[in-house]
Amino acid sequence: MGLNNSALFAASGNNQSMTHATPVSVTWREVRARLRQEYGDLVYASDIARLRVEEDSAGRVCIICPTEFGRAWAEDNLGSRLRALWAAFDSQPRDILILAESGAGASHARSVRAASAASVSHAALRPVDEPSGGMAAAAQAQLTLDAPRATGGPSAAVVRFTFDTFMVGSANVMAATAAKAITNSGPPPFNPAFFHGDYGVGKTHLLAAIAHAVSLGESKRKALYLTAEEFLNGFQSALRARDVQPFKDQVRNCDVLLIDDVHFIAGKTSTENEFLHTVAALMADGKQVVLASHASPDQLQVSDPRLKSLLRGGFACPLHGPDLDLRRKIIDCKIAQARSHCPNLEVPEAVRDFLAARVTSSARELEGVLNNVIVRTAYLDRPVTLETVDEALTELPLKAERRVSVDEIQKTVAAYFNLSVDDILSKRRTQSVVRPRHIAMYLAKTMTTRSLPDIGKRFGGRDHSTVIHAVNKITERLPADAVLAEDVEAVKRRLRN
Ligand SMILES: Nc1ncnc2c1ncn2[C@@H]1O[C@H](COP(=O)(O)OP(=O)(O)OP(=O)(O)O)[C@@H](O)[C@H]1O
Repeated sequence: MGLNNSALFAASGNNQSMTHATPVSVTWREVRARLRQEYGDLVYASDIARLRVEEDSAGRVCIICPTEFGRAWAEDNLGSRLRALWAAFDSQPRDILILAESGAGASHARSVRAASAASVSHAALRPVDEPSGGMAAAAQAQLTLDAPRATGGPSAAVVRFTFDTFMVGSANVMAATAAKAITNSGPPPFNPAFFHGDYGVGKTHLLAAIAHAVSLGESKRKALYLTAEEFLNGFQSALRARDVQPFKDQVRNCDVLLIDDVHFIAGKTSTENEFLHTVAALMADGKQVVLASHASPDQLQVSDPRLKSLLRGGFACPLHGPDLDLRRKIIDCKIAQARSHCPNLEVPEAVRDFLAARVTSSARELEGVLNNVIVRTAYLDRPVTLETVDEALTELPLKAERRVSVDEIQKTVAAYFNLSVDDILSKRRTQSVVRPRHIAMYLAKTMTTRSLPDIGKRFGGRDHSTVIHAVNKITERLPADAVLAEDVEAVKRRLRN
């Protein structure tokens, strides 16, 4: 029935079975997230979310659409962008086929599916690369496929998302500290723990790190990581089979349940109800529940007031977009990781600084650019230079790359708070003006490459120490002040669109 979950996290010194190719499910997650950003939530929910990815025996990537109509739509509307993104995010070149589950192309889609179902039996013995690939895929196998029980010993786990590879800065220090506290074997320090933040800020990474650390801990607790989509699919298959008990048993048979992308469940009444009971039952048993979502518990559009209140009663912890310092740390970390498959990779300091200053929105975006640079250089024996980075940036248009000016920041902040730009620049010291002014200075520092004196000059000729004071004030308050965090995120969103 189920896979041995703890085996999925077990580490071993045996690296024989390490694979260096990026698992297709991992690349698909990145590509899908990017398509979502570019096409918007509506198109994503109606047309992209239902696409599945599989790898055929020849190593080709098969994007499988539910219908022939969907296939034609995807080929025409997504085809070239999807292939370009795939090439940018994957560590190796691959052919991409867009196929239909039914109608023309169905036989190929079915044979791909048969091949991948056959390979499920190895899931627990294969290296686990990361949750969205290994863990999530295995968890899905647990819930929806009749996967044989793992028979071998612990797998050689190649885990990319751990605390060691999670870089900490002011944007996420509270989240990282809370996540580590959860891994201690005592009673849950806060329940449920709810991590929220924008796309690509590290929520999945953190959940996976918790799952990994829990499973390696001496108390041998069992962690189960699921995306909300997997929870929903598992529950709906159980409903269709008219037997929900095995689903309940599987989901509740763990010490730490981690559910990612909880916003996916919000508003789906029967799944919300099952989710509520699952979380409540685990909490009543003293088990830890960890959730992640784009929206905070207050913003989450759940329809069941009991669920809302349960979520609000836990510990909500925001993760913010990385500032310059953190982006630089993440770049160094990703380069060190990339050396495991490109041992000769050298990235000059100037290039690292340039990337950190230029790619400002999220760690995912940074990683995407870096992968693109690596494909253009290391695999072709070319050195990494500012020119190759520029080439990569030209081909991978980043949303956040759109240069934001201090002037735009001032206008957007003023409009958001119903003030005028003159108010922001004025010497007025009332709270209703000081806070927006500080936010504007903070954003000018973190979203542009202007120096502190330059920013001060553009804010009504203020001294650079005033800007430092404002930036520090916002940075210090962000982790604990949810309203402030929401305001900052809302302004950033407006600036990016
Ligand atoms: N603090 C960090 N240190 C190192 N890597 C990070 C950090 N934050 C994010 N990343 C990397 O950025 C990428 C995206 O992170 P992740 O998938 O965890 O984001 P997310 O918040 O779950 O995004 P989404 O909401 O879109 O699913 C991953 O490769 C992750 O390792």
